[in-house]
Amino acid sequence: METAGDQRPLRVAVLGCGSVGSQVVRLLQDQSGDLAARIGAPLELAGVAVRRLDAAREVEVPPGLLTTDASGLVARDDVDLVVEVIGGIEPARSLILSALEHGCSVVTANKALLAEDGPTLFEAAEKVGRDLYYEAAVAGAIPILRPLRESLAGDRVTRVIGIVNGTTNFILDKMDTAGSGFAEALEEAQELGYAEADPTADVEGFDAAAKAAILASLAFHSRVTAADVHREGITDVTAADMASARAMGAVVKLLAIAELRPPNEPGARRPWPCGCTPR
Ligand SMILES: NC(=O)C1=CN([C@@H]2O[C@H](COP(=O)(O)OP(=O)(O)OC[C@H]3O[C@@H](n4cnc5c(N)ncnc54)[C@H](OP(=O)(O)O)[C@@H]3O)[C@@H](O)[C@H]2O)C=CC1
Ligand SMILES: N[C@@H](CC=O)C(=O)O
Repeated sequence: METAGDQRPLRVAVLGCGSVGSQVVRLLQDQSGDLAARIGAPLELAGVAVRRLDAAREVEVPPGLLTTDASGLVARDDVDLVVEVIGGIEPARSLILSALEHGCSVVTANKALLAEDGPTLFEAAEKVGRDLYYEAAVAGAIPILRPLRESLAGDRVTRVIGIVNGTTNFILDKMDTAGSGFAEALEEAQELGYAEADPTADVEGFDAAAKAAILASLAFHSRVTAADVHREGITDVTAADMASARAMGAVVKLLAIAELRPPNEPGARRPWPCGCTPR
């Protein structure tokens, strides 16, 4: 009987080895047997691109696999799958496009990029017949994007609402339940790896806005970018606001709210252009 070990390995390049990338590398190493059995072929780490070769890492990367040449890594012909966890717009976008052009499928957690320029990436993937997956971009551990895209494809979704940013949720909770100050709670969230490289993205609501744009695009088969989303952060929330909310039996939360409006109402979106549907 043929086993996963007999199959040609699937070679994975990981771009970025920070909070998320280090755990991707760890899972690829620690769970290689289980993953091979589930996928039907062994997953092999082909390389890990970083900015600084000498930085301390949460995972031990096998010698010779760390590189600062991300563009060279995605262009190699022994790479099948690229996992982009660098973040930000560039060089992430160019690297993803290059990976697709070189015949790789791509997995990315980059909500900022997807919310700014998702269609370019979806079109590129469509053109070369490769996969582009991004489940971790919104509500990391909760499967929400694929169910919206696939399970609910035949339904009319009119509203999506939720807490989508862990950093602000952590800060608000600490301020409310432990009386922590904003700065102290933010520092703790950064230490725990919840925050973005620039935590302004979290506390000023940019991250939640990007996630709202991705959710709205999928839920409403529309094309919503982060710039379309009304955004408010939590930097002006005070202990007095917390106390007022508590007195009313409420808590303060940063929410992402996306609502479908009737087509002629101001702010209503046009349908997604042909060939650009979010996948
Ligand atoms: N943190 C989280 O909980 C979550 C994050 N995300 C998303 O995942 C992505 C990664 O986030 P996170 O892991 O927190 O980010 P980090 O800042 O912790 O890690 C970024 C990594 O990218 C590397 N890097 C930066 N620039 C380059 C470059 N030009 N070439 C090669 N490597 C580069 C860095 O290298 P070096 O280490 O050498 O500096 C680092 O290893 C982002 O898109 C983020 O929004 C999604 C869900 C959850
Ligand atoms: N910075 C983000 C990380 C996950 O998307 C958050 O706090 O939710």
